Amino acid sequence: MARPVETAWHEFASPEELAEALAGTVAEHLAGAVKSRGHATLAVSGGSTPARFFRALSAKALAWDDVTIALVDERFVGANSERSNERLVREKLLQGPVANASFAGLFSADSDPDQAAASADRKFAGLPLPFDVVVLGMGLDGHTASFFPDAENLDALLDPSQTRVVMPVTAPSAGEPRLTLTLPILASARFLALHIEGEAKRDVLDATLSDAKPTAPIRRVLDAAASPPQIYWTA
Ligand SMILES: O=C(O)[C@H](O)[C@@H](O)[C@H](O)[C@H](O)COP(=O)(O)O
Repeated sequence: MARPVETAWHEFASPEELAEALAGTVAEHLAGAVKSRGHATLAVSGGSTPARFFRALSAKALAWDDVTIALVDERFVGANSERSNERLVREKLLQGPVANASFAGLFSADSDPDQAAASADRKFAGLPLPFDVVVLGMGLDGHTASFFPDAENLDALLDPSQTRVVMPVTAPSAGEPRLTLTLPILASARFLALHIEGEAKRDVLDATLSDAKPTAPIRRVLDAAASPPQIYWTA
């Protein structure tokens, strides 16, 4: 019987209220990390959901020059592409005082996905792990990060004993090739949040959380979480 994962549910009346609340909590965790360890690390997801949260977080006052912001995953496209998560983070989050934060991206030009993943793996190995904060999104297929259910190497991506920090992903449903942090890196976060919006995503999450034999990648991550996952949801 799968262990029913303990999660904390945070529901909001609007995307704006959720964004402000999540930004405030994330800022508190980052400030606490800087105070106790002199540095803080944050990994964020891309896609269409997090823009409001990024804008709200970019308004928070803290020692951003002691913070490293990394991507949870990336589409294998250049940073000028409309599809780029790096572009999204640079345009919506690395603004104002947050421009002083360090940024750790995943894409590198002049390389194929395997080479780019190996390069990012070396770069990320130099980061102080675990991440203080990881903010995940979720697709309607139950994927999170780039753990797409049809990924060729899904077992390796979700392997709790995986020693790679960054891996390439090829999945027919993903569109372009992807680069992603692996399950142990995401699950070990000191503060793990899942930010989803809409009834359809809530229903998908509810179904996988009550699944006696869970298969959805998001459930595998939540089950492996070192701290109780915090679900942030609004209709
Ligand atoms: O690169 C990405 O797209 C994200 O990192 C991915 O994991 C995202 O969180 C989900 O696909 C949800 O995306 P939406 O927010 O667009 O629904």
